Amino acid sequence: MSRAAADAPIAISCGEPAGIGPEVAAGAWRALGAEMALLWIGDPAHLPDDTPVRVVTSAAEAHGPCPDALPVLARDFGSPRRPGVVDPRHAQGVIDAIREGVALATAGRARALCTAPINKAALIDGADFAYPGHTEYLSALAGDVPVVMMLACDALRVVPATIHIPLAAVPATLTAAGLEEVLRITHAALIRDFGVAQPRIAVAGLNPHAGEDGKMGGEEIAMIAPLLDRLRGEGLALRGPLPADTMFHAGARAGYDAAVCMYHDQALIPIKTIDFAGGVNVTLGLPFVRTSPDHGTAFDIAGTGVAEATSMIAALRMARDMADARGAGGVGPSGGSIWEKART
Ligand SMILES: NC(=O)C1=CN([C@@H]2O[C@H](COP(=O)(O)OP(=O)(O)OC[C@H]3O[C@@H](n4cnc5c(N)ncnc54)[C@H](O)[C@@H]3O)[C@@H](O)[C@H]2O)C=CC1
Ligand SMILES: NCC(=O)COP(=O)(O)O
Repeated sequence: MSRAAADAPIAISCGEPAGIGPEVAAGAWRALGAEMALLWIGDPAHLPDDTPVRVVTSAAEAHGPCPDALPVLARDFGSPRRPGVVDPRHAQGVIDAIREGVALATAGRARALCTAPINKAALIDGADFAYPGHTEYLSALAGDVPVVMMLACDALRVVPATIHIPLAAVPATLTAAGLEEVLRITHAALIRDFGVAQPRIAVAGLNPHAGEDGKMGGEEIAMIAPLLDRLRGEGLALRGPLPADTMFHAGARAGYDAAVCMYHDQALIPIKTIDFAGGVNVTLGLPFVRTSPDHGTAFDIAGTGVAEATSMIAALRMARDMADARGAGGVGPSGGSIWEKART
């Protein structure tokens, strides 16, 4: 893993062409093109018609801000974009753009990777994609390193301990070893990437009322509480297992830096409710920085011009701040996280 120059671009993989990815990438470039270097990887014909493009052949040509045109590593996907309508012929190009972004970030030719949303079903149908999402694919590309999904906004960071699996599979999938790995990766990333010197992590229970002393489920007593006790013995600041229904109001949020939840919706419903427009999806544990908007492909509005680029903009800013933090050895860009600053 090589470190990128401070003026190297943040690579943006195109995501699903039929979705809003090309539109929010173009919108984010309009907002940020003068303040940071960006490099979009995809078929330039899929960008909105009014997007000025500068085709480059390498990331080296995209150093420094480019406010006049969006630098593009151009790839020919073979057919036009039809908003809202998936073309299976695009699937391999979408996957390749992610892989190229990872290669650039790993080689230090890009500062970070910001991925536009993919449609998982489209990639499975069109190219036998073997992963349920970016998170698992990026882990594989990085050499099967253990990774954790985090969604973050100014008011909240959440981590689902299990991700894209059926709800019925959650109890059997949750293990002490798996949860311990999630907690350790989250703790380390809060220090390294977010400038939180002494992370405080709240941990949700699995069952209603965190099991109500075993009357409403046993996972808290059998597995979660003993694990948290052991890790507290090592000095980790952990609270829980907490009833999930009362841990996300403003007063509760002030007491922790991240909430580790037991399943996808337990984590993502609160953050997308609090700040859908500004939420960012981050993969923790990778050797390079990866962020993404919190939303999906939004086929229902693709091509209509109403897609908001706010989450993509937040994702690019967070990628830059995380790259800065890693460059500074884990101290946040201004000596502290935006959450710490917001509390003071
Ligand atoms: N990082 C990624 O690659 C992600 C991909 N997805 C994928 O996206 C597809 C669609 O998922 P959904 O659950 O429908 O969620 P979605 O986020 O695509 O859409 C949910 C609702 O929010 C609206 N919306 C989303 N982004 C918006 C924006 N930027 N501005 C204005 N309105 C916006 C949509 O119009 C829709 O009504 C699925 O295939 C899913 O797997 C979902 C989340 C993240
Ligand atoms: N629900 C979050 C989501 O689908 C994003 O997944 P990933 O593609 O970032 O792994």
